[in-house]
Amino acid sequence: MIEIVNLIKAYQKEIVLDIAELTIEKGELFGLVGNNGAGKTTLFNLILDLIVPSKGHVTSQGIIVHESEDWKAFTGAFIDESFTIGYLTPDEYFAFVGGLRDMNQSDLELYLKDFDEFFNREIRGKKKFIRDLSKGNQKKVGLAAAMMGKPEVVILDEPFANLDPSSQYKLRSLIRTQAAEQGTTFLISGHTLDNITEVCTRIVILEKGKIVKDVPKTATTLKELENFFAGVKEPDTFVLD
Ligand SMILES: Nc1ncnc2c1ncn2[C@@H]1O[C@H](COP(=O)(O)OP(=O)(O)OP(=O)(O)O)[C@@H](O)[C@H]1O
Repeated sequence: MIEIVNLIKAYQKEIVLDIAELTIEKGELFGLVGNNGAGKTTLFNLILDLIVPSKGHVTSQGIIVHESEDWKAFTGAFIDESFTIGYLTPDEYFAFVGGLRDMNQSDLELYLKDFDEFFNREIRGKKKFIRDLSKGNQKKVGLAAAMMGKPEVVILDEPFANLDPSSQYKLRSLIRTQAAEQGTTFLISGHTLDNITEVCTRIVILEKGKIVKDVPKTATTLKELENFFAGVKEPDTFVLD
C-alpha cells in the first residue's frame, strides 16, 4: 500500500503538486491522467524519492520513502531513458537488473519469453547498445526491466508513449497479466485515455498539481474522461470524489 500525506512540492514559491491525502491499495491498477504540466511525473518522482518533498511524505508498505531505501527491493520503475544504461546491450542490461533482483539465467529467460511478441525481434540477441535503439525500443527495454523480478509495486510514467499501436496492445496485456498473476500494484500515467482506462481499475485526474477526480473504472469511464478533457459539461453519473 502507498500512502501520501500532506504532500507538497514547490519550486521557488510555485506549488506544482499539492495532495492532502491519497492511498493506493495493494494490487490496484492506478491510472494517473492530466494535461501537460499537471504534476504526474512530479508525483511519481516523489514516490520514488527522486526529488525531495517541500512538505509531507510518501510511505510505501509503511516505509517513508525519503527516510529509508528499503522500499527499493520491492519496487520497479521506468520514468525515462535515464533508468536504463545506454552503453549496455539490452541482454547485458537485463542480466544486470536480473542480478539485482536475484534472478538466475533460467528465471530471466522464462520472464523474457513473455516479452517475445512485445520485443518483435528488435531487442534481444543484437549487438546494439540501448542508446542506439529507436526511442520506442529503448522504452521497451526499460519497461521489461521495471517489471522484472516480481516487484510488488511498479511505477510507469507514460509507458504507452512512443509505442506503435500493436505494441500498446501487447503492453496492456503484459501489465494486466502480471497484475492478475502476482497481485502487483501498478501506477501508470499517460495521455492516451483508452490505454489507461482499459488497463487501470482506478483513474485519478490531476490538474495544476491537485486531484480533481478519483474514480473507479466503469464501462463509461473512457467517455467521461474524453468529455472532461474536451471541456464538455460533467455528466451527472461522473462522481466527484
Ligand atoms: N526542476 C524543476 N524546476 C521548476 N519547475 C519544475 C521542475 N520540475 C518540474 N517543474 C514544474 O512542475 C510542473 C509539473 O511538471 P510535471 O513534469 O510533473 O508534469 P506532467 O503532468 O508530468 O506533464 P507532462 O504531461 O507534460 O509530462 C510543471 O509546471 C513543471 O514546469
